[in-house]
Amino acid sequence: MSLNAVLEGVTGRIIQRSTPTRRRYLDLIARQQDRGVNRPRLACGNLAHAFAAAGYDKQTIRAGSGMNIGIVSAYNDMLSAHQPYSRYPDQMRLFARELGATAQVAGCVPAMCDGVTQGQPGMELSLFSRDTIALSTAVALSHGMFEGAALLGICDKIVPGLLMGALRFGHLPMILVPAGPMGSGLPNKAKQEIRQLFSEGKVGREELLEAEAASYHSPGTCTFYGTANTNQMMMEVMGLHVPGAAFVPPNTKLRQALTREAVHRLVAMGAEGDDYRPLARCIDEKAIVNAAVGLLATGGSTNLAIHLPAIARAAGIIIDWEDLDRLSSAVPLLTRIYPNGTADVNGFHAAGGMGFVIGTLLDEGLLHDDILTVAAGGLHAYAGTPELKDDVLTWGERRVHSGDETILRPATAPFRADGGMRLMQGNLGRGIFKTSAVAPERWTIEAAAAVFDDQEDVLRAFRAGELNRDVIVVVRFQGPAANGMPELHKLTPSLSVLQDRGYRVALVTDGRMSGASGKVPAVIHLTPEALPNGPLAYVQNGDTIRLSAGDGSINVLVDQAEWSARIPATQPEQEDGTGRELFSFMRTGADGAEQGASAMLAAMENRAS
Ligand SMILES: O=C(O)[C@H](O)[C@@H](O)[C@H](O)[C@H](O)COP(=O)(O)O
Ligand code: SF4
Repeated sequence: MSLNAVLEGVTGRIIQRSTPTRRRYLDLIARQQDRGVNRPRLACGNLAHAFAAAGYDKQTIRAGSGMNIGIVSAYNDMLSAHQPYSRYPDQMRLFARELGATAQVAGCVPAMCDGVTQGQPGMELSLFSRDTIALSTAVALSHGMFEGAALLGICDKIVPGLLMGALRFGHLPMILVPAGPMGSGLPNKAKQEIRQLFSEGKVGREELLEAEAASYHSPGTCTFYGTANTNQMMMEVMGLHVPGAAFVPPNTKLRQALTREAVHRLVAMGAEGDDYRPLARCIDEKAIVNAAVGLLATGGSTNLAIHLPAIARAAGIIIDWEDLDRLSSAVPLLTRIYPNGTADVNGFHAAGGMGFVIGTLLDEGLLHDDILTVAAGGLHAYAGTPELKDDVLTWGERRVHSGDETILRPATAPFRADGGMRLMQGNLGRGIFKTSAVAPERWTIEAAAAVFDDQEDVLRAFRAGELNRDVIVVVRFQGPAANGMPELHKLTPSLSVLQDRGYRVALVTDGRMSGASGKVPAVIHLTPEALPNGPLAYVQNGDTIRLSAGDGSINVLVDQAEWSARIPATQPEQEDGTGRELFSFMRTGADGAEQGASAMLAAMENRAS
């Protein structure tokens, strides 16, 4: 099947737009390869410090006889998805030795759990923790001791941050090593229903805590299709995992075999061998487009509408929300995984998972099949599903049929002909609407605005019964510059209650929502943000707002003369504490959500221009 024309057009548009920055990036990577810091160029003192504690591997590292793998790990044992990483370095050292290579933990990076910080002050550090992870990844790899890198990370900001830092060392081969989802617990929909009852005061805290603990109950990634699992999907369609590694459960023989294969593939991709696969060539414009297609085809997290532009920029590639919107018109919606349905990623994996998604998209010319993947067999290898046969890792024949068409469908008979995300534009700016998580009859709403500067004030108004009407809840001063662009997912239960009471409800904000947010129409990431004088700063209580994902419009219906005479609202005094004050420089320097909301990248490019 030939490549889909829309895909071809958008890819061409990105390549053309990115030519100067991609050229600059590839020149830097070539210089790094030719004369960047590496083991042979290190002085004796540098080397001795690096292998002093290497024990069994000391002589091998000293001799420089095989690849020394730098492990960059986001392990911590509070974050359920990363808890399984605790023993990975020891295992990976053994797997590396099987091929005469070595592995050292080059550095660890922080990993915030957005579930723990959801609705808490810490959420104001969440987006900027991504750039902190990128900086920490660069610190780890800056030692020049490594000929390849294994990146251990899964959750929301961690995979984007690892890639943004690792891409600056794009002359090295790299691989993402996942750990897999926890087993299915209390279904996400049941958990959400108990949250709604709690928000109405109909159940108590103990009952709610019991439900939450039954939903999040053991090591592994949470099983809703949020940002973490969207990251895993993305690593598959970009060919940066061992094929099918995304959703195999942790602490299983198959999982260990996949980790072993990751180490062996990394060694095979080294510059010394005959199959050199540097990260800079694996992540090119086509791989970025594949990631966008995967995001739209699976109804992935809206957070990737911010992270994917940032990852692309770190590779010298410029994408925008128009690219996503154009692709959305051609990419069908193939999956129904919570919040876009009731199934979880375990049910999705059992129904055929990423292998089936990649296979059907390839069949319809909806993925670039000529990207450089970490698997030897190219992207077609990702249409298979890994299994152990007599303890040997194999990839069975690709599945031609979905194992459950309520969860997963072929591109020839999708749930929807268009993708799960829509660009919204109008006199309130540009934002994102996740269509896959909202019933189509709720895609268009016109109602009076109730304007808030803080999500807690929304909850107070809800509890006081002040929102029992058709209402568009505007929550502003939630952008990167204002307070670090937190997720406002804590509003979901209350807004869902209003919707279930029969009101027409929507959320409009310059902030973010969780990948787990759904059901209630929301236009998020509005750019330019309210601070200091974006359009949201001029909206007043009672203004009529009309938004429609049908035609991608969002407008406040106020007489132009009156609008022009208004002065912008000012941001309320911000609280310090919980470390928020440390990130002031990132708030000051961050650019817009559509560019990736990164002070780090903005400063890097300003210096380069
Ligand atoms: O984007 C995401 O996927 C979310 O940030 C997710 O990682 C976050 O942890 C949610 O808050 C979890 O969902 P609940 O808050 O509903 O448990
Ligand atoms: S998926 Fe979200 S809630 Fe679950 S461990 Fe990762 S960051 Fe935490």
